Amino acid sequence: MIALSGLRKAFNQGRPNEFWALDGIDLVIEAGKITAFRGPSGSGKTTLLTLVGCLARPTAGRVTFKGEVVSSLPERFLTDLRRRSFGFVFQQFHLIRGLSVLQNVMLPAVPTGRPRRDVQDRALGLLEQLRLGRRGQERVEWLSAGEQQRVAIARALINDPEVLIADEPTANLDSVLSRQFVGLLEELNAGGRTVIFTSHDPLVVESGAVHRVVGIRDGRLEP
Ligand SMILES: Nc1ncnc2c1ncn2[C@@H]1O[C@H](COP(=O)(O)OP(=O)(O)OP(=O)(O)O)[C@@H](O)[C@H]1O
Repeated sequence: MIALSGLRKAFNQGRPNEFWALDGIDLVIEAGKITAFRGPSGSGKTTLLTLVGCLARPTAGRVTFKGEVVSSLPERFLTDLRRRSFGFVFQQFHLIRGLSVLQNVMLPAVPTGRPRRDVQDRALGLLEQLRLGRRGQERVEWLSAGEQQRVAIARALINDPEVLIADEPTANLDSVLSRQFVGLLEELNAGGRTVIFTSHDPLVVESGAVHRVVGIRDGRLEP
C-alpha cells in the first residue's frame, strides 16, 4: 500500500550542522495491517512518519501510496490526500483547549464541506465506540490523559481515513491505559484499517495486536 524507496531526509542540508535523520529506507507497508516502528530516541521514527503521512518531503527517494508517487505531488494535492487518506495522532495529542470534546473531534471535517449534521453523527458514533459517549459536551482539558488520547483517535478518524498514523501514542499513558490502547488497535484493525505507529513501549510493540515491528536505528532499518 505504501512503498518507501531510497528514502533519505536531511535537516540543515548544506550547512555545517547538516544531519541525515533518515539514510536510505526501503520498505513496503501492507494495507490492513498494524505496523510499529521501534527504535531509540533520535533514530528517525517521527521523521519517517512525517514522510509516510506526507507532512514533509524526503530529501531523496520516494513515497508511493496505492501505486502513485506522492512525495513529489504539489502541496495542494498533498493537503487533499492527507485529509482524505490519513488520520494523525501526535504524541502530545494537540487537542484544542477551550473547545468541547465533540468540537475537537469534528474539527478536521470542517474543510471537507460535509454537512454538519453528518459530521456530528459520525463524531458521536466514534465517541461512543471509544467509550466517551457521555463526554462530548465537556471541555477537552477536563479529561484524563487516556480520555484525551481517545479523543485524539476519534478526531483522527472523523474523515474515515484508510491509514491511521500515530507517533508514540502511549507515551503519556500508564500500563492500564496502554493495554486499552492495544485493545483499540485491534478493534480498528478488525475494521480493516491500516495502522502505522512508533513506540518505545514493549507493552504495545510486543503485544499480539501488532503484525510487524520494524526496527530503526541511526536513520536506517535494522535487518
Ligand atoms: N527540524 C529538525 N531540524 C534538525 N534536526 C532535526 C529536526 N527534526 C528532527 N531532527 C533530528 O533528526 C533525528 C531524528 O529525529 P526524530 O524525531 O525522527 O527521532 P525519533 O526516533 O522520533 O526520536 P524520539 O523517540 O525521541 O521521538 C534527531 O537526531 C533529531 O534531532
